[in-house]
Amino acid sequence: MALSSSNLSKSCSNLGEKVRVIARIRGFTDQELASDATHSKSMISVSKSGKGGPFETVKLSFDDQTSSRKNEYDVDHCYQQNEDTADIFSREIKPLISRVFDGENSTFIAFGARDSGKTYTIQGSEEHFGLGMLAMDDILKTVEGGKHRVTVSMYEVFQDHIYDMLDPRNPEIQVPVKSLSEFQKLYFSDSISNKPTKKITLELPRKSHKALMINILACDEKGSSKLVGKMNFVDLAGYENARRNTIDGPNISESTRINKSLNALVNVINALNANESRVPFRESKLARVLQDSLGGNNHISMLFCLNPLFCPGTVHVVTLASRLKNIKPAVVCSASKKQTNSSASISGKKYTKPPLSANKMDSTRKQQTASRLPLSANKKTNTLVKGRNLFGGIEEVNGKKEQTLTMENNPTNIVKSDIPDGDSTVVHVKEDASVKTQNNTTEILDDVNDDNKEKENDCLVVNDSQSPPLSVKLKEMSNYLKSLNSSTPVPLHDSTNTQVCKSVDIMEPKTPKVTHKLDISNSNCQSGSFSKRTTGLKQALVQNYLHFLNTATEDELKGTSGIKEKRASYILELREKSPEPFKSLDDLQELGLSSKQVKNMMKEVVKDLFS
Ligand SMILES: Nc1ncnc2c1ncn2[C@@H]1O[C@H](COP(=O)(O)OP(=O)(O)OP(=O)(O)O)[C@@H](O)[C@H]1O
Repeated sequence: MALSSSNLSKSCSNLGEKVRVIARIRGFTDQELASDATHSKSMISVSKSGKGGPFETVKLSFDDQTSSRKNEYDVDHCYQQNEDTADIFSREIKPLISRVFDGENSTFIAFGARDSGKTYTIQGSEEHFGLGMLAMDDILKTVEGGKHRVTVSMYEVFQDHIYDMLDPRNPEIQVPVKSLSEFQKLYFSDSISNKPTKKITLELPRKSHKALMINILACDEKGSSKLVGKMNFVDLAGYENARRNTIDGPNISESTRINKSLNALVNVINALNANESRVPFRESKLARVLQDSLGGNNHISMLFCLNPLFCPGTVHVVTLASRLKNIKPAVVCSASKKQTNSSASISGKKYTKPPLSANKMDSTRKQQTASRLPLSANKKTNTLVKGRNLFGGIEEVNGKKEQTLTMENNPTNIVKSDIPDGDSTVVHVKEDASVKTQNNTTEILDDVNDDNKEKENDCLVVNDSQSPPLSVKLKEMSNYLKSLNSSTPVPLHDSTNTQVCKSVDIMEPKTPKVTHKLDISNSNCQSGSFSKRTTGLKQALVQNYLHFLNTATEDELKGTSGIKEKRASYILELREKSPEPFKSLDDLQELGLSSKQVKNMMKEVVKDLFS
């Protein structure tokens, strides 16, 4: 059953895929077995080819006579009813443990409809250990007598708030774990297992995402320790059919909220798998907590848990898995990426894996490396958040608790739902219909089978790579400014050109730091048309405005269009974390402004100048 670590990594990363897509069809419960409904047969069929090898392909289909679903759905691997959690552990988790000791983080996320076996797989019970327990057992055996120690954090994301499950009153708890029995006590304590499996409760368990973070720390002779790597196990709230109001499930608005939060996370995973240069971390609280484990070479597995009997969410879950599996990593510059990615999202279409070419792997690696850069360096994935740093922020150094990781090197900052929302928090797609239709990561969540389609559940993430015209304009401006600076003119990027760009600079234009002294007469505007010349003026205005945001006092900020008290104080907070948080207009989106709002704000600024 065990697959070697090298085989496992081959099966994921050789094909440029960052996310391993696994399914599990859960066993029947005693109740199901007792009822006649099952006939002891799962409704999902699994067919495999290239069994066990790194290029194994697995297809799922429904044995559903009543609805004529003939589709096949691809996954990397599917665990069937006769396989237990220990099989999943030895194939999926065990090979990763040594990599965590080598400094990589790994994340295992269970996604599925209600009662599909997520908790059973991740946490398990005291009788049937889940992956968390099995991993801890293995890790503790590895660290025994060595120079490492293990701590755990457990947290819950409920209604967009994050709670520390080990002690909700304290900002952060990391508990050292010395033995499996100690961990077992902690992991199955009443406050953590709120499922009504053992006692009959009148209260429904709350629907939330729950996560276990196992941290491996290296200790030195002086007794100080340093984080080496971590393993995350996430048990997501069950995907709900928001249209169906059931007695035993959450109400419609709660279902919608849960699904929205699931969608936001899936969009992040989807963007990572597609190698998007922009990943919508900002839209998902959970993704933010996990952010430092999701980029670069860190390993992500998505386990899609499936009910063996037909349940309304199963088709949606399988569809989602298959789409994630078939995402073609983007390896080209933004203009062409737009096409590649939107094609990857078209419902029901199948995509073949990209051929293994040296060039492709190189650029994939380049992008992965970029996503590992500190936030300040990788502006595009910059997530500026307000609030305490719950996990990973405090580390014991020389026996003292110190805030060692800052925004610069640790994006794992947790927001207690108070990103400034005074004026408008999240970039809602409704504001800009064009974005909605272009957004492939939104589409990926739609159920092709229609029965689960929820209007209210449309994902609200703006995928920045599908950027609205403003960012294209900014790129043009930036390139133009470069041409003002250098003797070799840089051509304006043609947004309609879909050819692969050679220059990384064109993909990620860097805003010059120096404020430009414009000499229009000397500019490279050969045609001399007024509109071309004003491009430079526009950029100068933008630079001045950004400089203002980076330096103005609170009162000055408050007196500016589009900035009220809440936003002004948030700007000051951002400036405390980074001396120059606004380097381009794109950064204004961190203030909760859509690109359209940024544009309107700039218009107001110009108006103010002439009023
Ligand atoms: N592989 C399995 N074999 C046997 N029983 C299972 C298996 N997986 C899950 N079950 C049983 O199915 C039921 C639902 O499982 P579980 O609570 O893990 O679902 P869930 O997806 O976490 O549900 P929710 O979305 O409500 O949190 C439980 O009674 C559990 O014991």
